[in-house]
Amino acid sequence: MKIYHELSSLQIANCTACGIGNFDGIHKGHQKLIKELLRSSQLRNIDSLIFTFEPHPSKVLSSDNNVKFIMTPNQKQQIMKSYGIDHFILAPFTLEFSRINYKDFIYDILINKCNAKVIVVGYNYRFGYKSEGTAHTLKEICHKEGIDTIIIPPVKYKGQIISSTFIRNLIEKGDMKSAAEFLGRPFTVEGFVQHGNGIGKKLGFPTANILPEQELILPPRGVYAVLVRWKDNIYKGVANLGIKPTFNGDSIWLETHLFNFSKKLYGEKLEVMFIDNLRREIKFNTAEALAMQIQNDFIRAMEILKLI
Ligand SMILES: Cc1cc2nc3c(=O)[nH]c(=O)nc-3n(C[C@H](O)[C@H](O)[C@H](O)COP(=O)(O)O)c2cc1C
Ligand SMILES: Nc1ncnc2c1ncn2[C@@H]1O[C@H](COP(=O)(O)OP(=O)(O)OP(=O)(O)O)[C@@H](O)[C@H]1O
Repeated sequence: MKIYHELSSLQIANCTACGIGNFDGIHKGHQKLIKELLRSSQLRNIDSLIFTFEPHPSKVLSSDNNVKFIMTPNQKQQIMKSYGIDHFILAPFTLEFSRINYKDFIYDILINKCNAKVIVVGYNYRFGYKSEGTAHTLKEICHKEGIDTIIIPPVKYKGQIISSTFIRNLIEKGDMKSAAEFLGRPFTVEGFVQHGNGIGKKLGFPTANILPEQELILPPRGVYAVLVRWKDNIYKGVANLGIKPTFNGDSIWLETHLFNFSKKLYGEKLEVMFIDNLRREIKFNTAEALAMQIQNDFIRAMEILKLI
């Protein structure tokens, strides 16, 4: 997969089928769009291209400068690569870019620079200055230019239209089971294992500690049954996402205990997948009381993960 971070020198030689959007979370609605994009590019023997924006437009356009996302740009890139996308464009999104008229976006960027012969968007896609471009106007212009437009009808799950916004709310509420159902994969935090204070090891439950990236949306502080990917293997475990109030911590760590595992993980990259929530984080009066509760957490997490 070729990755592009700027548009000024962009000129794709091969004809392409282009999918456009933010794709935060690459949920089941996005997956349907990507499937259609790949199908159509294979059918016509042209390249597949995903056109997205970096940073996410809401970071530039929203007055809230604390916007959070379901996945990091790195996670998004890895998943697009695994789907076999040929070109992945991360257009630098600035205020100036946001003022591009929707017609200029179609002609200058999609047709001229991306060499689009097919454009795939969702039913509700809006683009260009003041979101004046719609899936319908895109189809009209493309028709005149001999370019095919595929508009994906709303993908629903349990009667609900799937969207990144809806899934962000599920994660914020700690409903990790539903989040995984809407995403089509568990919500995942990745990072490199750092040294903790060594208290866990003393209490009999060593943990691999990760500092989640600032821009990631996080579920409430609490204990979760998790699966952990390390070097292409999957392990079962239980994780605490929180500040460790029992020990007067302040920053938010994701601390995972892997079952039946004794290797050193310092410096290693882990992907922690949230399967289900067990309880909220509590301030215990003693370390022993915490250790007793953690034994119960282990048993409950093992029960949940037994079914997986
Ligand atoms: C399953 C599990 C549940 C936890 N629950 C809590 C909790 O409710 N309250 C708390 O203060 N810390 C909780 N922790 C965090 C522990 O306090 C922390 O892992 C321990 O202090 C070790 O930290 P260290 O790795 O920095 O030594 C939990 C950890 C695990 C693995
Ligand atoms: N449920 C869905 N069904 C069909 N198409 C969808 C669905 N959700 C998103 N899309 C399409 O996928 C592309 C990328 O979507 P985008 O990430 O911009 O929107 P979103 O998932 O609705 O996010 P948000 O909730 O942040 O607006 C767009 O073309 C969009 O129309």
